[in-house]
Amino acid sequence: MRRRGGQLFWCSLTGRLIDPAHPEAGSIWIVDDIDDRKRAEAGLAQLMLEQQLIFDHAMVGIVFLKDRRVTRCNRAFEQLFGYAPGELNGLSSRSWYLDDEGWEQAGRDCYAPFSEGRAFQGEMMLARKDGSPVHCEVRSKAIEPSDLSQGSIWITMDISARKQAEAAVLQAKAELEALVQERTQQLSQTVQALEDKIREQHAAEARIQSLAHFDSLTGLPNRLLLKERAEQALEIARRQGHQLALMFLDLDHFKRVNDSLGHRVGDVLLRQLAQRLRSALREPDTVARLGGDEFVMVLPDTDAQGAAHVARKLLGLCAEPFVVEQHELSTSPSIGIAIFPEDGQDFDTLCASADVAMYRAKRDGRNAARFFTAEMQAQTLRALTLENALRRALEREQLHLCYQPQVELERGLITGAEALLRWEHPELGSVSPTEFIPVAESCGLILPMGEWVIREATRQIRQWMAQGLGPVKVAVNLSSVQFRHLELPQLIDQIVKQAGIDPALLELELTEGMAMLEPQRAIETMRELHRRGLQLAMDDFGTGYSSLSYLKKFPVYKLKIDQSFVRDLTEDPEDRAIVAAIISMATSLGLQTLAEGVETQGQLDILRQQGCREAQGWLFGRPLRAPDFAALLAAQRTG
Ligand SMILES: Nc1nc2c(ncn2[C@@H]2O[C@@H]3COP(=O)(O)O[C@H]4[C@@H](O)[C@H](n5cnc6c(=O)[nH]c(N)nc65)O[C@@H]4COP(=O)(O)O[C@H]3[C@H]2O)c(=O)[nH]1
Repeated sequence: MRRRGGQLFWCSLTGRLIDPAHPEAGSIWIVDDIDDRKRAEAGLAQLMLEQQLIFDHAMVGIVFLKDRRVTRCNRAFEQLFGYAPGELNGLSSRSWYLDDEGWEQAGRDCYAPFSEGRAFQGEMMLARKDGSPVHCEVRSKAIEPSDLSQGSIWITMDISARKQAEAAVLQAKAELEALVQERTQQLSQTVQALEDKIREQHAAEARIQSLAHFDSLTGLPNRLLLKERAEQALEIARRQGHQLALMFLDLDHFKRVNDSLGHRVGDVLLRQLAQRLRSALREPDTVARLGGDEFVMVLPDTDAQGAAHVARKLLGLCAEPFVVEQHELSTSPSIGIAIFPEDGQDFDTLCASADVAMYRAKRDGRNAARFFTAEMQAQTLRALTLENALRRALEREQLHLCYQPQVELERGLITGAEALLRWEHPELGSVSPTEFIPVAESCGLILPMGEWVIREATRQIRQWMAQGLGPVKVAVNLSSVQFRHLELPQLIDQIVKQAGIDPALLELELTEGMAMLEPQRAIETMRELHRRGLQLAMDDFGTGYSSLSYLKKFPVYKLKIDQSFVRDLTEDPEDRAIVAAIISMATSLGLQTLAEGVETQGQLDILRQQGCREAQGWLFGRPLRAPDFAALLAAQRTG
């Protein structure tokens, strides 16, 4: 319709004939302006259309249920669960649940929110038409909370991908955590291993340090640490103008303990001794073990009086017997004392002084302490001078051998000679072997020197043979250092072979002391020498302490009766008895005898009477130069 102003509007027209029998009677029209209603309807239709569009094209599945059956659902819902368009209409919602239990549970879960007008919201595993599970998020609400029979609307979203992504993230996180944990563990293991290694290294270093500085048997400082500490103490003494005492202590006859009771007992004894020494000294003092039974003590700030006091204390402590296993051992020490600065300015000199003093203590009967003295100093100086001169003696041909005749008493014939070493030094003059042999022994020169003696003696034997003086037996002295040298038998064998002489012409003299030091080893060496055809004689017999049982085992063929018994033979009945005893014992053991140092006819008469086989001494001849001895031999041959 059009209004007067031309504006169109909707209206409702109701017209009726006033009298249907008489249409000409006119009609009646009711015009109702419905423009507003029409507009509202159009708005509603538009809304409906829009909603339908949303419904149809929503990305989520939407379903209306009534009595849990589908009244309407959109395409997305059907696609979500794999149904054809319209296929779900009228179907029970059970269709998209995995099982009855899940379906019923969902019904129970949404009842309370529905009736309270709230939305039910949750995630659940639902089923597609083909039975495959699909993870969904659902939101639902009752259409009319006060009347649940009007049904409900459900909005359903497939969240499988999200869930998978979440699961993947979770798994990645778990894997990452596991990896981190594993790495952390590996790291802590590595750290632990490193720490262990460092600890081990520290322990090893400490052990090396301890090995380098401490004696493993007693735990006392060793020579190295002693030197360090002594030098520190000396430095302080020097700065403060104090004295310092350095002591050497050595057990008398310790070797016997080792030899007779074994090293184990010896070791325990040394450990106990170390403890006693330690307990006797003050904190700043150092007790060290140099090896064997040699101990050194450094007493800072100590004068001679203090040192004497300590030495007395140590002697007293060592006098107490040591109990080792079932043995009660008595020992005695010899102590040498050197005082800084009088007896030495540095550690080495002080050690040397204390060492000399200790040897003096031993020489003076052991179990004693001795201070280093000026006289010892002179001796040490002399020893040093000799040592230096001796080093050149061989190459400068200052050595020669003298030969002292050995006479067979029955026939009065010279049967051999003892070769005695002589040293003529241009400045020092003629030095006695009793003085230079110990020096040569202490500095090792005795080995080349002893070898030279044997070469020279064998060369001489050979020469005398060549000169037609017949086979002459020559005895050479062996030093204990030579005797202990492992290659001695081979060396002598080789020398004898080179000289081309009968080995029986070379007689080797060993002292009783040498043989008894290590009897078992001595027996082996002697046997070795004996096997090679060399003759062995026991020198200075009677001065040592040979056990008869050993004597039987030593392959010696001759005993040389020491000149100390011969000297007073005519006056001293005891010496006579001793010599008689030696001769009769030797005879019964099948050994020959030779008396040394025979100077008088009286001595000779007694020896003859006692049945001594041979003699040597000034009575028959002093040690002679080789040509003089050869002349003696020649005279004997012609005479
Ligand atoms: N009072 C007195 N003495 C007599 C008499 N007859 C000989 N003597 C001396 O007594 C020593 C005997 O030698 P020894 O006991 O083997 O004692 C030797 C020996 O132990 C050692 N010696 C000498 N030459 C050598 C050697 O070549 N090598 C080794 N290792 N030691 C040697 O030096 C020691 C001393 O030798 P020497 O001074 O030559 O002294 C020699 C000899 O000269 C005598 O009637 N009266």
